[in-house]
This record gives sequence, C-alpha cells and structure tokens, in this order.
Amino acid sequence: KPLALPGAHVVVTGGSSGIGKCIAIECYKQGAFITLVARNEDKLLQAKKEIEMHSINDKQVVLCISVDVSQDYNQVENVIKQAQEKLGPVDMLVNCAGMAMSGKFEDLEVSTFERLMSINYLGSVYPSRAVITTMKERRMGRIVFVSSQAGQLGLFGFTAYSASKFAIRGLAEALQMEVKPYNVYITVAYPPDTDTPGFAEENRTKPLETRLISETTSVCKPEQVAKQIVKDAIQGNFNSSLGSDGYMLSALTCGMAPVTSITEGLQQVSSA
Ligand SMILES: NC(=O)C1=CN([C@@H]2O[C@H](COP(=O)(O)OP(=O)(O)OC[C@H]3O[C@@H](n4cnc5c(N)ncnc54)[C@H](OP(=O)(O)O)[C@@H]3O)[C@@H](O)[C@H]2O)C=CC1
Ligand SMILES: CCCCCCCCCCCCCCCC(=O)[C@@H](N)CO
Repeated sequence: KPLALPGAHVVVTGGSSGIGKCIAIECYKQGAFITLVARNEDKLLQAKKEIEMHSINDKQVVLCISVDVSQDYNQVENVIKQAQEKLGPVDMLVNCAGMAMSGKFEDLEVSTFERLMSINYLGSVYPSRAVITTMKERRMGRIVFVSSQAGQLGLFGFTAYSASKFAIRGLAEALQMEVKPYNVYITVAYPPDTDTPGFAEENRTKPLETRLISETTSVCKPEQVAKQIVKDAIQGNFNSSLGSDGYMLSALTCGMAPVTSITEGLQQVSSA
C-alpha cells in the first residue's frame, strides 16, 4: 500500500540544499511534516523559509536540526529522538546528505577515501539505524538512500566516490530482506548529474576524462530528480532511476536486487 504523505513525518538529511531540499519541498507540497538535518544552521533556516512557501495547510511544520550525520552515532540518535518528540514517529527517512570528490586514484588524498566513506556511507547508516526499530514496531515506514549513477558503474575519477555509493546498495539490499516482513520498504535512488550547489562545487576539480564521460548524459534539474524519488519511495519501489539512460543502467546492473513486480523482473530480463 502506498505511504500516505498528508500528515506524515519525513526526515531529510542533506535537506538544506540541492536534491534533499527539493525532496523536502515535494513532500511538503503533498502535506507532510518535515525535519531537515544538515550542519550549517543558516542554510537550514534559509531552506526552511523556502519550503514553508509551499504549505498546503496551516498545521504543517518544518523543523531544523543541525548535526553532522557522519561523526557520532549517539548524536544522530539524539537528533532523531528530538525530531520524534516534536513531530511523532518517522514515517519516511531520506538519506541525502553526501558529497562528491573526483580525481585520479593517485591524486586523491587518502583522507578523501575516509571522508567520502563516512559521509556517504556511514552518514546513511546512522540515521537509518536510529529509525529502524520504531518502524519495525509500527509495521510501517520508508527509508530512501540516495546513491548515484556512479554507484551503478565505476567511472574514471570516482574511485573514492563510486565505492561509497556502491556500499549503499549492499546495505540497502540486505536491509530490505530483513525488514520486508515488517512492511518497511527501502528505496535506492541513482540520480544522474543534477544541477545543485554540490554539483557546481564538484565540477571545480573534476578531471577532464570524468567530465567527458559524465557529459554523455544530460544534467537534470533537482526538482525532477526529487519528484521521481518521492514517487518511488511512496510506492515502495526498491529502485529509483530517471530517464532512458537511468532506466538502461538500472536494467543492466539489477543483479539480484529486489523487484517490486513480476513485470519489472521481466523487463529487466528483456532489456538486458
Ligand atoms: N548533484 C548531483 O549531480 C548528484 C548528487 N547525488 C547525491 O545526492 C546527494 C545530494 O547531492 P546535492 O544535492 O548535489 O548536494 P548539495 O551539496 O547541494 O547538498 C548537500 C546537503 O547535504 C548536507 N550535508 C553534507 N555533509 C553533511 C554531513 N556530514 N552531515 C549532515 N549534512 C551534511 C549539506 O548541508 P551542510 O553542508 O550544511 O551540512 C546539504 O544540505 C549526495 O549524496 C550526492 O552524492 C547523486 C547523483 C548526482
Ligand atoms: C547502455 C547504458 C547507457 C548508460 C550511459 C552511462 C553513462 C554514465 C554516465 C554517468 C554519469 C555519472 C553521474 C554521477 C553523478 C554524481 O553522482 C555526481 N554528480 C555527484 O555530485
């Protein structure tokens, strides 16, 4: 059964910018209560104002909490507790906090591998770990992981980034198998290049080869990406991708990932 967003509590990490902010807006437009989680407080307040312009009733709330999701599990757990005290149990968690850094393997600092793994991977483990018990008890919930097309295939320049985004998929597949009997559904999103502040930042140091490969697919708008992710999450689809290249990549790299319908499974076989 699709998740009903009106009145639901949606937590979005990385909700102060880019794709995360657009996901928050999309959910708010459909009547959800939102908790935004990110580090910078000014950006959080700015995003809150922007989201509030899309309210559909006067009960809706946007709560902001500043925390680094990649550092300390206890801190993250406290943040989730605070959010639940104010807005009730989390119906949907969207793990969107993350960043990209590119460069040839030998040019990347070793610390970059550690950093991307902790932000993109552990930064998705901690919030998910903090909500899962309640979701299982309530026999409902959605957890979204934002991976990337670079989490479906390894690309020149993305040795650190791709690995951190592949890791998310392993976590998600295993977790979905555990929580399906509890009516909790996991979605992994694989967005293409998307026009966000994070993307602009990433482009400042991108190797030419990476740029050329990336340019074979077009740059999407974050609103468009967000709409697709929210739609798939509500439906409980395990895979969320966008556009014809996104569709092909997902079909080619489906592996043994859960399928939502028999049709989807047959489609994967025929398009492969
Ligand atoms: N844009 C793109 O081309 C694509 C992006 N993605 C993925 O989508 C996600 C969002 O990307 P995008 O919208 O471009 O990024 P932005 O840089 O625009 O936004 C990132 C958000 O995450 C927050 N954030 C970053 N690090 C942390 C942290 N340690 N703890 C808490 N919050 C954090 C930022 O706030 P603050 O800095 O204040 O903490 C901000 O709200 C990322 O996971 C990215 O890898 C996937 C495919 C394509
Ligand atoms: C037959 C199948 C055809 C498919 C063509 C495949 C082409 C691959 C292009 C991948 C682009 C990389 C996107 C990474 C986005 C990202 O995560 C960063 N921008 C993060 O900010």
